[in-house]
Amino acid sequence: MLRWLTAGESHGPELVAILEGMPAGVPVSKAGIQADLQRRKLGYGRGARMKFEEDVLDISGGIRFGLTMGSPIALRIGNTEWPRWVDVMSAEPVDLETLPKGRGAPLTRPRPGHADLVGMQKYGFEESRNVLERASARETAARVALGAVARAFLGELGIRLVAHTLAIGEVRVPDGAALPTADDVAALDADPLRCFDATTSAAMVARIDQAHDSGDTLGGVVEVLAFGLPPGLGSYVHWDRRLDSQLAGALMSIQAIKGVEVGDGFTTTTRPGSAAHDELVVGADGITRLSDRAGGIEGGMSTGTVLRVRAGMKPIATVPHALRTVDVTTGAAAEAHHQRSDVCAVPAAGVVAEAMVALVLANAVVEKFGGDSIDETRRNLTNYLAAIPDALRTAPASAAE
Ligand SMILES: Cc1cc2nc3c(=O)[nH]c(=O)nc-3n(C[C@H](O)[C@H](O)[C@H](O)COP(=O)(O)O)c2cc1C
Ligand SMILES: C=C(O[C@@H]1CC(C(=O)O)=C[C@@H](OP(=O)(O)O)[C@H]1O)C(=O)O
Repeated sequence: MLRWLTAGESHGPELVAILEGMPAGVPVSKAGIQADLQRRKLGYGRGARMKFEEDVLDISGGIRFGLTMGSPIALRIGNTEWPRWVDVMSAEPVDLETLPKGRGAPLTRPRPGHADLVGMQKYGFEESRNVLERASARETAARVALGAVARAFLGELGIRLVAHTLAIGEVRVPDGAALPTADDVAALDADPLRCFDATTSAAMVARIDQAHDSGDTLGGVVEVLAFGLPPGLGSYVHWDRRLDSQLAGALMSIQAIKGVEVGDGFTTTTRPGSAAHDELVVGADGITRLSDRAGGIEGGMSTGTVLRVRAGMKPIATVPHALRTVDVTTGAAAEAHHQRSDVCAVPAAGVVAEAMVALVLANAVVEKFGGDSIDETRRNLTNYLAAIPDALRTAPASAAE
């Protein structure tokens, strides 16, 4: 089993991430993790902080000479904002009177849609600084760093992932548009919205400009595709072993994700059964599915075809055109606190979603194939595939996959 934990606050000194259970011998480079951290900062519509904050990565354990050692992998990502927050986020007690007026002021006007109000109620805080520091999606940098390690592991087994943007607000990639493959990651990263359809991408940029000008924010939908999976990851035998339930939980755990679809998801619910499933036929190379409506999962298990999952993100809660709230010190009606924020963070959420899917898939691979070294995992995978009887064998996925 893979286990992972993150710690650290948005304006604290650093984020910390630990990944336990990764087999030995997986090539992992600092540059590779750093590149994924850089991808998470991309995307039209993000706020000023993405421009001036660097993700300063340190590897504290688990990797030697570019290879995992089988021991827990410990990563640290420094917040370059830290020098400005040393006093406000001090671990030692400070005299509150001495804090700077802006950054150090109590946050007593909770933002609707953020964790502020319920976090204060739940943890007994009188203002929301302690809440937003950890609720903040700054934490997703730690997840992306862990996801980079998971992706390196999966890559060694021929499993590759890509995420892309399907919708920003009501601007959506048309049905039937070409899907990216894992070879298109660089092209997607070069697009301002990480959208594979150039015309839709341009319309998305215009929509974000419009939202920015009117002091508003936007959400959207991202899709993650995974290629090269073997059949049989996950299981139908118990609710928490279903791959779809693990993917849904992982994607839903990303800040602001409010819906997850597997394959055609909710669209499937509108179809009759005769047009909802992927029929099986026998070809020269084995059994083939005639369509891919299920998104590569049946009965909580990977089918061996392309995995396709979507995550829907709500609009950013820190709306410049401030929303109505209550000042919890006075009880008076007020405008929600707003300093700076993203207008739209959907492309970044796609990179985070890719990392979460990679972690879930890596865990499922470790669970099914085990192995203390990547060579052992690979051997076990190869033997498993070779042992599937010819009558049950599915045709290999096409070259593009
Ligand atoms: C990559 C990313 C960036 C985000 N940036 C912001 C932001 O700048 N301002 C904001 O209010 N919320 C932002 N969010 C969303 C909040 O973190 C999220 O709404 C909040 O933690 C409450 O959680 P919930 O929306 O899941 O209920 C971002 C989310 C992600 C995934
Ligand atoms: C820092 C990141 O995202 C932050 C996520 C976030 C939120 O409320 O989730 C709010 C903003 O932080 P701040 O209020 O300090 O500008 C974003 O910049 C990041 O992604 O690295």
